[in-house]
Amino acid sequence: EPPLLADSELSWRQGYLFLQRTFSLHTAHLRKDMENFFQLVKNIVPALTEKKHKGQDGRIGIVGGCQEYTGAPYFAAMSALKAGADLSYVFCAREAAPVIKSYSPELIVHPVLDSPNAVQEVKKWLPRLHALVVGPGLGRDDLLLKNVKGILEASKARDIPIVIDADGLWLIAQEPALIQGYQKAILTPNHMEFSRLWEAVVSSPVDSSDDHASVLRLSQALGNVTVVQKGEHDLISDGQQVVRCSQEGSSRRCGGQGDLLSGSLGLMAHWALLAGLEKTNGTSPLLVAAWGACSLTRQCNHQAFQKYGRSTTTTDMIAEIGAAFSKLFET
Ligand SMILES: NC(=O)C1=CN([C@@H]2O[C@H](COP(=O)(O)OP(=O)(O)OC[C@H]3O[C@@H](n4cnc5c(N)ncnc54)[C@H](O)[C@@H]3O)[C@@H](O)[C@H]2O)[C@@H](O)CC1
Ligand SMILES: Nc1ncnc2c1ncn2[C@@H]1O[C@H](COP(=O)(O)OP(=O)(O)OP(=O)(O)O)[C@@H](O)[C@H]1O
Ligand SMILES: [Mg+2]
Repeated sequence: EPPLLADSELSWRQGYLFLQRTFSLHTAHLRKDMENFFQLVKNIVPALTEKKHKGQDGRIGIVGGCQEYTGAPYFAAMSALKAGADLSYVFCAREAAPVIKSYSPELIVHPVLDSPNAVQEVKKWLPRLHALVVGPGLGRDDLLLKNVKGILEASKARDIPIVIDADGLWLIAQEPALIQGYQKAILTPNHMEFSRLWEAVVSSPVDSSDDHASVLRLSQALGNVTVVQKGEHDLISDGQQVVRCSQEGSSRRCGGQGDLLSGSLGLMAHWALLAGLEKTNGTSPLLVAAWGACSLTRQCNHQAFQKYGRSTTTTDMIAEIGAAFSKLFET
């Protein structure tokens, strides 16, 4: 039947053209997104001038570091400094402090996290801190987690931006109310941490075929806190929109890359909130900060991998922060 054949051929062609157009519109849209976000991150980066005093470009606190884990808080604190913070503090368990101090003379280390008056001790420093990163190398000891709960409450009362990562996310999965609805919170779960949070706050099973919808839903379920779902592509949502960071990284997955992300994000969250909606053209400042830190981490991974291939470690990536930052964000 010739007419029928012609019809089906026509609809096949139309379908093909439609798909082709949609696909290229979609990639054009993504490309535009990328360009926009590069510009927005550039807008929030503070200018280097001769008029500033020490501390003005960022004083960042890391809450983490215990007997088992000393690398993670070091990576996070160092990444904040290398991305441009003026001062980086670590609040850790007593035993971890000498170890972290001996990695670097550049960090200020407070061995307070397992002391009976831990919350009081950290509270004294909160007025000086611009942002807090809670969780890298924290471990899951009950006493430490109880103290961190108190630190979270005190930081929220002061309206301090808080990045929650690693074992900080373990705590949030036990008690989501701790962060529920706090508008200056950013959560940075890896694959496993995302599933734990999902199980804690969403009753239905996770739809693995639609990552965009999942990250949006998790953010909404937590009262629109910003969520960064790390993976092959990083997906970031504030409960209203989802943006994707696909900056080229590498196939090297050594431990500690997430710490580079959370440390630099603490700093960028401060910068973005300080710059405000005017500089981000109305886009949520925390979304811009998260996109910036994800791109930076992935670019560091890319550059280090070019040099060291399979032997790339997080220390190599941290050494690339300066060059990666300039390449991506310096005008
Ligand atoms: N040098 C250090 O001190 C380091 C310490 N770290 C600390 O180690 C503690 C535990 O962190 P973890 O990240 O291991 O947390 P989890 O205990 O939640 O474990 C995550 C596990 O999931 C697995 N995984 C990751 N992606 C996956 C995927 N797509 N599919 C299936 N499995 C996947 C990983 O192999 C990992 O063992 C934290 O305190 C963290 O900060 C890490 O940051 C790494 C570096
Ligand atoms: N498959 C992947 N391809 C490219 N980049 C990835 C991939 N998976 C993760 N990343 C990047 O690596 C960084 C850290 O993510 P990852 O999932 O390794 O975190 P993590 O497990 O918390 O790390 P850590 O060992 O520090 O705890 C993120 O910036 C993410 O973009
Ligand atoms: Mg991690």
